Amino acid sequence: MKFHAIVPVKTLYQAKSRLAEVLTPAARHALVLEMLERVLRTLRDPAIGFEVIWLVSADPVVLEAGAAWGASVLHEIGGELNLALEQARTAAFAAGAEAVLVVPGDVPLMTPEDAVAMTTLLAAGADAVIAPDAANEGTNALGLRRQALIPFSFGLASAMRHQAEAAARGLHVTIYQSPTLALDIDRPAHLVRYRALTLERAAS
Ligand SMILES: Nc1nc2c(ncn2[C@@H]2O[C@H](COP(=O)(O)OP(=O)(O)OP(=O)(O)O)[C@@H](O)[C@H]2O)c(=O)[nH]1
Ligand SMILES: C=C(OP(=O)(O)O)C(=O)O
Repeated sequence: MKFHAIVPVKTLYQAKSRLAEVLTPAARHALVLEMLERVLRTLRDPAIGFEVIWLVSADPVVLEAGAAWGASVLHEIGGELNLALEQARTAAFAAGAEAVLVVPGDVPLMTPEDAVAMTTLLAAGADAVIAPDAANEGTNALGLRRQALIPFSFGLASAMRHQAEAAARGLHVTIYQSPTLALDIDRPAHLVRYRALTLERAAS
């Protein structure tokens, strides 16, 4: 099955606003790019086999960095996350993808094994695979077969909304739970945990 990945990243000056209380704008920009590099490095792992990794953003700095890290870049036209993802899904399917894996740019601990697990579930027959965040509220990765044309519903309670949209269409949905994929870096506590885990790994 031909898989493409899709990574959305907001403009740097708007990104990670929930971290404004603990990070300066420059530190937030650096964090977004640090996480994007980690996500793209993970998705480029040959063990997964993505044919294309699409990076969709309205920020030229993000697009330039992403291209250097192996992404195929799409200049976002919609100005909103779900519109940006629709744009990228259209590009992926036009380029021959049979399934896409949407991976937000803020899941830096995701592993190649997570991506292999989700693409394997799709290849084995799931129409949609949802990786919820640690609170089981957000969507930290979303795999969709070509025919599973559910509307992207990222935002509040998105994991439940994606599951409901798929169920309403009679699609086969699988939930993929993973401690490495469950951590998206939104709030100060997430940032503390991310830094602790990466220090731990560096020391081991
Ligand atoms: N291309 C694109 N990506 C977006 C947009 N909004 C959010 N994202 C990305 O989608 C992922 C999840 O979004 P959020 O967790 O809300 O990240 P964020 O918007 O930077 O954080 P906050 O400003 O705190 O909401 C992150 O990688 C964002 O960069 C958008 O309008 N366009
Ligand atoms: C937009 C999303 O990310 P977050 O919950 O981090 O805002 C989502 O999970 O749907």
